Amino acid sequence: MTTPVNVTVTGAAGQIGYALLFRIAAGQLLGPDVPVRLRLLEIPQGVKAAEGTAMELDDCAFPLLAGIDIFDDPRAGFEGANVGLLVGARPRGPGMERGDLLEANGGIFKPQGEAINAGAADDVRVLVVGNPANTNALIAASNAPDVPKDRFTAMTRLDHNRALTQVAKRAGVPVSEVRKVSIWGNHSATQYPDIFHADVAGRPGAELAADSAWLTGEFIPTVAKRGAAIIEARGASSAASAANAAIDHVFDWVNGTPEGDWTSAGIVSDGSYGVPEGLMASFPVVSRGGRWEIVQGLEISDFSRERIDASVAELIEERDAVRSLGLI
Ligand SMILES: NC(=O)C1=CN([C@@H]2O[C@H](COP(=O)(O)OP(=O)(O)OC[C@H]3O[C@@H](n4cnc5c(N)ncnc54)[C@H](O)[C@@H]3O)[C@@H](O)[C@H]2O)C=CC1
Ligand SMILES: O=C([O-])CC(=O)C(=O)O
Repeated sequence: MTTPVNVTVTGAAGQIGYALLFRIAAGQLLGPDVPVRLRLLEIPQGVKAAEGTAMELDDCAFPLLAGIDIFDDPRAGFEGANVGLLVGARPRGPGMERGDLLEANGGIFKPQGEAINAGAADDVRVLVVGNPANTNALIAASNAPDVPKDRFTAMTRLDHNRALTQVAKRAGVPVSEVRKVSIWGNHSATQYPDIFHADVAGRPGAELAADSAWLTGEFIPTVAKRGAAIIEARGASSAASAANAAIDHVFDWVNGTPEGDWTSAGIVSDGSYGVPEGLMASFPVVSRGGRWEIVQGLEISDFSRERIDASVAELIEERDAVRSLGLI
């Protein structure tokens, strides 16, 4: 058996954790031939529930699951981590905006970034799911100066997947026929889901986008406010769909995105498309050779520019807020 890959999951006892861990152990995160060792990180109050989840994982007898360890100390939890899924955070309740959560969550991601810096494996790849995901990822990356910045990412794959389905429904085609949708900016209500470059069963997404009442009145708000709509309906934030998106993100990062398509991820900006360098922003991306690359050369209309800029402005505000709190 090949050496197992160490996967650290924070917030392991939470609702996303419960939807995520079984899929990781089943081989869906890295591939059907890759053994994994789970390292569950919780706060002390969460450890008992994490132990319960670990018992259930044992009871599944997953052939690829090489072991489970549980920690309440980030330094120990990230020791040797090849993949870090930073899920643990305080979820948004009804009526709360993500901005309210900046300060509370900022304190979690600084020590976790430091712990990754101190002890993670050289090839560590980090996905931040916990909200506000982009800025939490920026905090973690900023506190891990010895780890290349491109190993830190924030999850906008759920937004991407939401956009794919909304387009498929509108066009009346299977979701598998929708390609090249893009999420720009922040994982928040300001995000810009862009279909102008999409391929919808062989037809240009711009044809659908030409119906501006649908585009601005339905599509964009449905995708951008889906998180709040799920909270409203379920009384709890998205969990299984978020876990699914985390699986998709890491799988593609490690194994590559399919030819002829791209996906979306929050990554550190290199200045492409006028997004300030160093900001953790969502872009259309492909994965090649285990690295994300921003899709270049897309024509950005005035309509798109305005929306990208608005979401980027929010990211700048969040960055400045955490900077003034001394978190980055
Ligand atoms: N980026 C995205 O697309 C999405 C992000 N989210 C976010 O994911 C996060 C987790 O959501 P849920 O699992 O539903 O929340 P939850 O409240 O069910 O679970 C969070 C878990 O994190 C643990 N935790 C808190 N602080 C921790 C720390 N410092 N270290 C380790 N564990 C810690 C808690 O004890 C709890 O078990 C929330 O911030 C939520 O807003 C949710 C859906 C989509
Ligand atoms: O809105 C939330 O707090 C949960 C979330 O990020 C989403 O479902 O997109």
